[in-house]
Amino acid sequence: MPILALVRHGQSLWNHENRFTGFVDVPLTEKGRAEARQAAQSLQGLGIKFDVAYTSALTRAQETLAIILESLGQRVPVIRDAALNERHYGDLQGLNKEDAAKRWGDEQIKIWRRSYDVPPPNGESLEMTARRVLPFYDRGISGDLRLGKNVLVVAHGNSNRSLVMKLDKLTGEQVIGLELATGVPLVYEMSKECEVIKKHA
Ligand SMILES: O=C(O)[C@H](O)COP(=O)(O)O
Repeated sequence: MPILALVRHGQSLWNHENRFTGFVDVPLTEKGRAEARQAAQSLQGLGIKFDVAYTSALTRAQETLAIILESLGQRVPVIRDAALNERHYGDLQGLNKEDAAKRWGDEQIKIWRRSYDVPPPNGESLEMTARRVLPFYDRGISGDLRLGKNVLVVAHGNSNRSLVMKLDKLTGEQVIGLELATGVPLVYEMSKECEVIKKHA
């Protein structure tokens, strides 16, 4: 059965500094690189041999993917596409998350960060993010799964949340509670019809 493994990139500099990042291209920290190696160990433990990998146009995801593949000793074709980028955080990009909560209030910040359909000012909601991520999944990733390929996707908190929402069939209410840790693989066993058979988390 084909495998789909989703990984959020390891800790980035702005994760470490607690700043909204979105489309800003920041590097991994040393901790983020260690998380990528740890992700590879978990994948190794499951004995998965990947056939293809997908990542975003942003360095933190590309570097995490490169570390994972190198640690696994696997060389596969890599497809990089901005469709898998982090959600654009609009005017929040660059701001410290605690400072933003002081300015707009915890409740408003939570709505911008976790609701399905409320975009931050000049940014993307999760729904808007899903409108670029899911067609990309349908065009490319699911085609590979249907061919029986094992697929590794290394992307971002919110691009991966939109994929998990689809795969786990979560509602807009349920997705509010979905948090994805950096560098922790979510592994799905899929059918060739692209239905989830089993999830290892
Ligand atoms: O872009 C960011 O700031 C993070 O990668 C994801 O942030 P969030 O957890 O606030 O959605």
